[in-house]
Amino acid sequence: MLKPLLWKPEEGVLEVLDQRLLPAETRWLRCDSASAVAEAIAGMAVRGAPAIGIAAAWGAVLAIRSVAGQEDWRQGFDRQMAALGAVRPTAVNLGWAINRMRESVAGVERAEDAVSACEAEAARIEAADLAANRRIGELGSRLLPDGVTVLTHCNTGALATGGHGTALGIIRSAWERGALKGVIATETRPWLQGARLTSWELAEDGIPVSLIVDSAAAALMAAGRVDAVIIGADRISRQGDVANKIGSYGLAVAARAHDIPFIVAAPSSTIDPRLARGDDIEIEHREASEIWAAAGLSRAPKGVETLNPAFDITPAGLVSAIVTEKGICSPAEGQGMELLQPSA
Ligand SMILES: CSC[C@H]1O[C@H](OP(=O)(O)O)[C@H](O)[C@@H]1O
Repeated sequence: MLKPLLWKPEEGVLEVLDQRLLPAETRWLRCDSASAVAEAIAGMAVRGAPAIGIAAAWGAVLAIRSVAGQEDWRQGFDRQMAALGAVRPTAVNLGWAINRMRESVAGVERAEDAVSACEAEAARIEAADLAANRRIGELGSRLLPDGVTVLTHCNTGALATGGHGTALGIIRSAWERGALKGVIATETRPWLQGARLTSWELAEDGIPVSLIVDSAAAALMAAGRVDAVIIGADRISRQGDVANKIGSYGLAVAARAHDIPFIVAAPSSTIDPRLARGDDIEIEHREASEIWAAAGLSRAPKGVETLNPAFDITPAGLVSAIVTEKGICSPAEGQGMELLQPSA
């Protein structure tokens, strides 16, 4: 199975499959420090909410290893965790993983015990994500009728997670069940996660996939070519508002206009129990150069401003279902909302 992160304990490095170069080139970065992991996340060598959390967890192991011989190891660890947790604001999984790693050493006195505790916690986080994805795939694929064509946005596959994927996990499980006719993948400008990553992942698995420009999605829905829209998530509020890759909200509006199910797939670690409403989610804005690269320019022409929000918010009323490893709820119908509450 494709895995974007490989922990090498004997070498003391986290190997990161550099997704900025896929599918043209397969290159692995060797991250030997928490700051190197932070740089890989900030630069999107590793991306995807769950994968970011898993990378941060192994980054925390590198951090604790780097300070284990110091008297003030806990302060050193905390400083590195603060820096690592600040690199991308929207995906909740980053902060969630950092908190889990901090908690794993909270009651530990000796530094060497803290190293063991961190390594065990990072391994648990990674294994739990893969198990969650498989359960999401199993639960979510049952929502789909036989012969379904699914439209998906961005990349939510093995490259964005601990393996199998979230929305792509449902797609893979539906394909394994013989229920899937094919997939329509949006290119997902400007970073092209769909064109470069999703189409490649699905083709590698022999799953029929057609790539479209983002702006073709609504027309294909109007033409009856789409039976369901399935996307991932970066942060979900208690009422079911969903932060996800820019363009998700437009897909939800078009899906509602054509009475097409709009399904969100995410592990429960993507739910932010502190968040009542999606409006309070910080949206990451990225460099203008990401947009202008398609025009062969490294910056905007004189007199032209650029807006490059990397995420948007889909209100709960447009979300037909949220599929997690713990179950399914329907924010649009107000059903199963206990799944999104802190006690879930
Ligand atoms: C498995 S959810 C992945 C989620 O993360 C992506 O964002 P990015 O590629 O910028 O990290 C996108 O929002 C996906 O839905």
